[in-house]
Amino acid sequence: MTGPLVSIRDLSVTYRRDATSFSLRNIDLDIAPGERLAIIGESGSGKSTLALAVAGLLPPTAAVNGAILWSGQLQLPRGGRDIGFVFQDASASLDPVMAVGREIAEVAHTHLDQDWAQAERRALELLRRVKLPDPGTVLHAYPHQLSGGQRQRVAIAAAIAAGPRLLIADEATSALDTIVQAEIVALIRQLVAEDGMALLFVSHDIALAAELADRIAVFRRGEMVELGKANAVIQAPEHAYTKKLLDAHIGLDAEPMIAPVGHGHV
Ligand SMILES: Nc1ncnc2c1ncn2[C@@H]1O[C@H](COP(=O)(O)OP(=O)(O)OP(=O)(O)O)[C@@H](O)[C@H]1O
Ligand code: NI
Repeated sequence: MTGPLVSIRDLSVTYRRDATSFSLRNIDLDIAPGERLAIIGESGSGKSTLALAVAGLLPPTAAVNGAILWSGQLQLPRGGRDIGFVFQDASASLDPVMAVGREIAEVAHTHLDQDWAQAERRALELLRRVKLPDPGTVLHAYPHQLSGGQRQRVAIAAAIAAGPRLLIADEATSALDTIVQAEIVALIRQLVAEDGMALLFVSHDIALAAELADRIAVFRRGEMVELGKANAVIQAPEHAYTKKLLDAHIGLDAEPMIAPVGHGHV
């Protein structure tokens, strides 16, 4: 392989120009082609800010310093084409008055220059790939007719419709119950492997991240405090904060009766 797919260099972000606190501070991070990288950290640590920055989706009012290089060039990736993005809430990314087949077909039509018949065939094939039952019917369904897990499968199909080289999933499974969450994680793993996509998986759940990722980056208050192979970070964390995240998680698994309240997203 040639160089990294994405190189993040000395990246700092604040949402208000007069702000003294940074949402991201001096981040250096590479994403290799085909790599699965998880970003973990508690609420407000800057995970989504990083994901949005990589996708070029930060609000224009944000002050961004440093560089994000795409395939070694300073040129911006084409949203939807080079990068697919899946958010926590599929209802926010899917148009409520558009049939889901059309929603997916539109991505192929726009970015792959396919005519509508081709794009619709691609949509059908993608609905199969994300393992929706009866894809021929789902093609004509509207988002509100689907379950949360099914909507998230549709959102994933739309995100990968143009064959991006990077898939970003920001808490893509956090709103789902545990069983559906595991199914979606397995699906994401399969899709990135089949298509050779790199994955940026944002989660506050360190165990889920470890299941899916080659490497884990731990964020705390806008800084990256640890970066390493998933196994190493889980088995021999270097930073006290990572140990704390692990302890909180292991404590929860081992002693469900005395699980601390407030664990997880607030
Ligand atoms: N649009 C925004 N305008 C102003 N401040 C923001 C905005 N988005 C995020 N922030 C602030 O930037 C910091 C990092 O937020 P970010 O959403 O990146 O954290 P996160 O790790 O994704 O948290 P969560 O797990 O809750 O999603 C927080 O202090 C947050 O309040
Ligand atoms: Ni977030």
